Parts: sequence; structure tokens; C-alpha cells
Amino acid sequence: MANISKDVVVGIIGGQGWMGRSLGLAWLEQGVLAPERLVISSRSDGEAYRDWPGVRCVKDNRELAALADVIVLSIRPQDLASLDIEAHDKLVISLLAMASSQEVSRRVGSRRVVRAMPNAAAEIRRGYFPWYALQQVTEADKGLIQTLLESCGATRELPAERDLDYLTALSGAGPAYPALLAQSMLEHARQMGIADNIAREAVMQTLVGGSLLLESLGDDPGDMVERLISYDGTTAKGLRTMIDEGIHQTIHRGLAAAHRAASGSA
Ligand SMILES: NC(=O)C1=CN([C@@H]2O[C@H](COP(=O)(O)OP(=O)(O)OC[C@H]3O[C@@H](n4cnc5c(N)ncnc54)[C@H](OP(=O)(O)O)[C@@H]3O)[C@@H](O)[C@H]2O)C=CC1
Ligand SMILES: O=C(O)[C@@H]1CCC=N1
Repeated sequence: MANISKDVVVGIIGGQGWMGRSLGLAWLEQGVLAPERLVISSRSDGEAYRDWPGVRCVKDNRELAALADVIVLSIRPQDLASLDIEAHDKLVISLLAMASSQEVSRRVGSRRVVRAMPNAAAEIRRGYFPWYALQQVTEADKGLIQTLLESCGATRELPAERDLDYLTALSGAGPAYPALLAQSMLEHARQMGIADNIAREAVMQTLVGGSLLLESLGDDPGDMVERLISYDGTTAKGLRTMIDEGIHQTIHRGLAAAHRAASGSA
């Protein structure tokens, strides 16, 4: 993992929160950033950085904006309207869903804005971070962004902001979808009288092992579905029933609803 220039100070507004502390702690633990180069803000006190006394924790976002060269916005979208900072064209990385780069740019007073969309797996450094940069973001800025985001998972620059709105619904929400599948499988196993510890183990091993297998094969996931349908055994019975009952339509409708919300048209 590359470390960034020793002079750069990064500030995370909302640095005690779920995504903010995932990034902040990853930078510290991986040596991407020295503790004295990290400033975080939140309205209440928090414990996330108790093992890193060199990190500056402030309550005043204007103070953070003055100290930092790069400002990460990791507050919830509904808190953006009351954010009162002047970024003076510093590099700003917004993690917010439902707030366009132009809106963030106007709100914080910078044209060097990047929108990145994390997901909950950032907490275990297995997130996926697609990002989109406004024109004023330089090549040097982009290198820095890659380094900062890679600390928590895979990254990908996107050519268009509309793609980021879509991926908010797909990968941004992502870990919630396997959680929903796991919940449904567990519920059924329990109804069938399987002991809770065995049901949980079976569901988790299946989802984790199945995902790793798909990743290692690198094929279209549909190939695996087709292969097991043509195998014509027990799995085929399950798959055919789920498909005939409309699982694809249900998933597509769910993604479309999340996409509408991410695009501000829900
Ligand atoms: N969690 C996820 O899975 C994903 C989240 N996102 C996006 O990431 C962003 C952050 O989400 P997440 O980390 O989950 O949210 P959290 O609620 O966990 O964290 C937000 C943090 O912001 C702080 N905060 C709120 N207002 C202010 C303020 N004015 N100044 C300083 N700090 C403030 C809060 O602390 P306090 O109340 O003490 O101030 C809190 O610690 C959101 O915009 C969300 O859309 C995107 C994809 C996935
Ligand atoms: O649910 C949300 O609004 C946030 C943004 C994308 C994923 N989580």
C-alpha cells in the first residue's frame, strides 16, 4: 500500500461514523497516513481513535477545513444542508448518496470534488469504491484518491456520474442483499427444524464459499446457474421454482427502487 505525501493533511467530517472510521482507521493501520496528518470531526464525542492519540478530533468543521488539504465528507445526506464550511477549492471527497457532485461543490465552495460510493464491507477492507471526479480534479488528485480508497477495498473511476447513481443502488447497498438472502435461507432452515447453530453455519459457509467460487472462476454467474439447471438434479428443482416464481423480476424491481432513491426521484 502506497503512502501519500508526508505533508498532506486529510480531514474526515463525520470521522467517527461507520464509513468515516473505516477509512480513517485503515489509513492509520496501513501506514497510509501518520496520525498527526489526520483530523476528524463529529458533533458528539466518540471512541474510534482512542488507540491513536495523535489524531486531532474537533467539533468545528470550519477548523477541520482550515487544517486539512483533503476533506472527506462522511456525514449522512440529510446533514449536508446544514454543513457550514468553505473549502476554497481544496480536494473534497464526498461519500454521500443522493447528493450530486455539483450540489456538493456549491455547498462546500470547491470545484475539486470527487464522489465515491463505498459499501458496508469497507469495514473489513473488502469494500468496492466506484468514484466520479469533476473536471477540475487533477491527475495528481486522482492518484491520491486511489491510494486513499484502496485502503478499504477495490476502486474504479467512472466516466459518468449517472453510473455512480446506479452503483449506489447496486454496490453501495450491496452487502444488504446477501444479508437478505441469508435471512430468508435461515428462516426456512429454522422452519424445517434445523438447529440454529447448524443453520447459521450452513448459510454462511454457502454464501461465502459460493461467492469465492464465483470470483475464482471469473465466469458469467449465469453460466453456473445454467450448468446446474442442465445437471437436472435437486438444485435444478430449486432454481427453476425460484425463477418461475419471479425472483429476477423481484430483484430488478428492488434495484430500480433503490436507483430511483439514489437519483433523487423516489
Ligand atoms: N453505511 C453504508 O453502508 C454506506 C454509507 N454511504 C454514505 O456514507 C455516508 C456516511 O454514512 P455512515 O458512515 O453509514 O453514517 P453514520 O451515521 O455512521 O456516520 C455519520 C457521522 O457523521 C457525524 N456527523 C453528522 N453531522 C455532522 C456534522 N455536521 N459535522 C460533523 N460530523 C457530523 C455523525 O456523528 P455525530 O452525530 O456525533 O455528529 C456520525 O458519526 C452517508 O452519506 C451515506 O450515504 C454510502 C454507501 C454505503
Ligand atoms: O442506504 C443508504 O442510503 C446508503 C447509501 C448506499 C448504501 N447505503
